Amino acid sequence: MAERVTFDYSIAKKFISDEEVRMIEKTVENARNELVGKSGAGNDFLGWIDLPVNYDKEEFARIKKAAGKIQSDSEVLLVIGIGGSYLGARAAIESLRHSFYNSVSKEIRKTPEIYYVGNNISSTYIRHLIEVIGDRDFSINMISKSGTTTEPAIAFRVFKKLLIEKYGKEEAAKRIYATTDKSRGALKNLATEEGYESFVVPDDVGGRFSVLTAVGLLPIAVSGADITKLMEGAASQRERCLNDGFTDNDSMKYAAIRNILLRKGKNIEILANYEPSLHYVSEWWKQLYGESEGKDQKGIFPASVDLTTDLHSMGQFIQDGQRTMFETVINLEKQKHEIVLEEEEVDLDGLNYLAGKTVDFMNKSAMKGTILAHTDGNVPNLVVNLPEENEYYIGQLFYFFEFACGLSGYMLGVNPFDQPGVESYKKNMFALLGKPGFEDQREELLKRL
Ligand SMILES: O=P(O)(O)OC[C@H]1O[C@](O)(CO)[C@@H](O)[C@@H]1O
Repeated sequence: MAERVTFDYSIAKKFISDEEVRMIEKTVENARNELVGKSGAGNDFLGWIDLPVNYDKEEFARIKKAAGKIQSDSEVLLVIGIGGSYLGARAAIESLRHSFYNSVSKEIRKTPEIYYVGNNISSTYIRHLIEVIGDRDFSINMISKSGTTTEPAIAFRVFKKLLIEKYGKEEAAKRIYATTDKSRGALKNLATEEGYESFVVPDDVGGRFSVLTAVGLLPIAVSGADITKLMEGAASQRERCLNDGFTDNDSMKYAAIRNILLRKGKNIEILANYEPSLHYVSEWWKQLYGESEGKDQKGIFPASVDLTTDLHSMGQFIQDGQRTMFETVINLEKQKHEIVLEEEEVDLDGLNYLAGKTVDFMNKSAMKGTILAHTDGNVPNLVVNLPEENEYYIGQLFYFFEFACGLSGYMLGVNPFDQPGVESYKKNMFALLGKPGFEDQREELLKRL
């Protein structure tokens, strides 16, 4: 087991020649020069590159202090945000903490329950969450870089009212933590007006690259995970991404291989995990790659599966359907807990042949068997090895994917740091909601409905 996150495409070698890899090396090297030299498109959004070593230490200490306060005065934390304003935190918390974090006893969890809201517009979801909170003490971390995103703003209105009804305006304000732009936007104005403790999303860090800012760090710290180790892991990966040559540089190799495969018509990438705790790492990854690469009619469509679960639903298609995909498997090398299957006197279920074996041995056998089966079905399989689910390696994993994403976007010839396409639905929604300024579009849209 390597003591770091690594990338391995050896099993996909029948789809990729050494010559192809050699020929693309220069393109990846150029992309890295553009990224690190800050000379490419979107270069005013590259603050994430240095974040693991160059972050606001005073704010970092404040995040830890705020997390401590929330832990001591709240049974529930609501994380209000959408896209990059919640996915990174959720990915880290679900990977690092208990599989049943919210339902396990307080003695085991030791920290507040954490619920995510403002990532949809469902009134039923909101009502049910109000019921879950009941009359318990709670706090809110409202996260929005722009400060104007509709989904979280709606949820914030509802839960802010609840908080004020419960504690009164003054005490409620002490239970609201705003993570937003340092000077602009509705949320910043509200925070200043009402005196909420505020944390900053730096100007040069886009939402999907913001997990290592207060956006991710405050909820992660509240969950009891060690954010210092998270940053250390990311910093160690940054070192390698920035300095290692192609042969030793896993992010560069991942960016290279996925672009080779794209050029061969593999325009769907499926991120596969074999651990339920990694489900939200995939959700985070999908936003990262989808918003970064899917533009100008280009890009690899990022999809994900949870295995072995989805082998019983999507497995048929991956094995045998249209051949337009490749798969990237996250291989978790070491379990937090192990279970050994015991022998039964009468082997009615026929499983005694597995007696004495660990459940993880079975999971890994399923994984290895699936990798080979999918390879035989002409789905190239790439592997990202994650040594363990701890803060250090999750920090490495985040940075590994972020850096490869920047490289990959430049190799594709797009600006990986904007998301102009997201505006279209917003304009239509505003028009249909009757937002002032959208009257003309409203008329047009209503005719079409
Ligand atoms: O933090 P904000 O500004 O609320 O944005 C949330 C998400 O919405 C998007 O801007 C897309 O609408 C994402 O890029 C971002 O992560």
